[in-house]
Amino acid sequence: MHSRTTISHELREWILATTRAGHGVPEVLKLMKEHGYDPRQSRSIVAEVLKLPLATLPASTASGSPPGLRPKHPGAPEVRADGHAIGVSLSVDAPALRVLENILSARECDELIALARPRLQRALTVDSEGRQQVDRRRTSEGMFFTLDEVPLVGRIERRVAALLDVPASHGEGLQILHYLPGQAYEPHFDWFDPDQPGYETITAVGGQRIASVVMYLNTPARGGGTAFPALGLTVTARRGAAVYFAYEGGDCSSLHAGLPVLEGEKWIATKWLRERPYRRPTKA
Ligand SMILES: O=C(O)CCC(=O)C(=O)O
Ligand SMILES: [Fe+2]
Repeated sequence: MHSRTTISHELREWILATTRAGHGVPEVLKLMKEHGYDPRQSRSIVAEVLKLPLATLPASTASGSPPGLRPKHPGAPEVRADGHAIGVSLSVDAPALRVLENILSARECDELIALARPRLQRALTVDSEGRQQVDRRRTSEGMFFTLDEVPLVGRIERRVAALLDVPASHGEGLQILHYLPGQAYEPHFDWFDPDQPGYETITAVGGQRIASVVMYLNTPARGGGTAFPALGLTVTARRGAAVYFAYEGGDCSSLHAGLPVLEGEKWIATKWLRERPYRRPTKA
């Protein structure tokens, strides 16, 4: 339970009048900030007055540091990355999204699964204070590799870096997730909410996340696609393929979910990229 904010009659009327006059929600939030309102509280107030779900409102992108690096979106029909040919079979403009074919070979997929299997644990998420927590929205098991932990992981990191023109040092450790029938990952954003109290801690090293690459290590018999509800798009989980998408903090179009596996199992490797170097590579 969280307490409801009392909204004065004047403020309520001002928000309604301003939006009726054709000003967008971002502009209303900006004006409220200029008048000294706390951005987090403003979002809740505007959501309540306009009867909008809070998650659909843009998070304030105000941050102390200048924006960092942005990825280069792979172009169709094919990109060569570190000597490896990757097909681009579907492109979306907003958010920038690509379905990538053959980012991993069948053998690389099998090898990643074999390396990860003995190290699986119930997958965690980062809470609003920046702490790792068990999350009922995410019922899969997972593990992380450290940067360049084994030659295969290093090779994949170099491939993703070349593909998106973002140095491997901007990557978080490769995460492996394993879903069984019924397991899913409910709709969420991969960017960190600038209005959450833990934001500064989570982004102190590396800054904001800028893109995700979800690589499918097997083909579930049924279900397990990655859905983008704002686009009405579901990407089929197929071994060796991936979905890449890029975003800014607060970008609601990048909402996505791992749909429940209906039959068989699902294995993925996820690479999240940051706007600034996240870790120094452990090897030269
Ligand atoms: O399981 C999926 O398809 C999506 C995974 C995901 O959203 C993530 O790892 O952030
Ligand atoms: Fe995600």
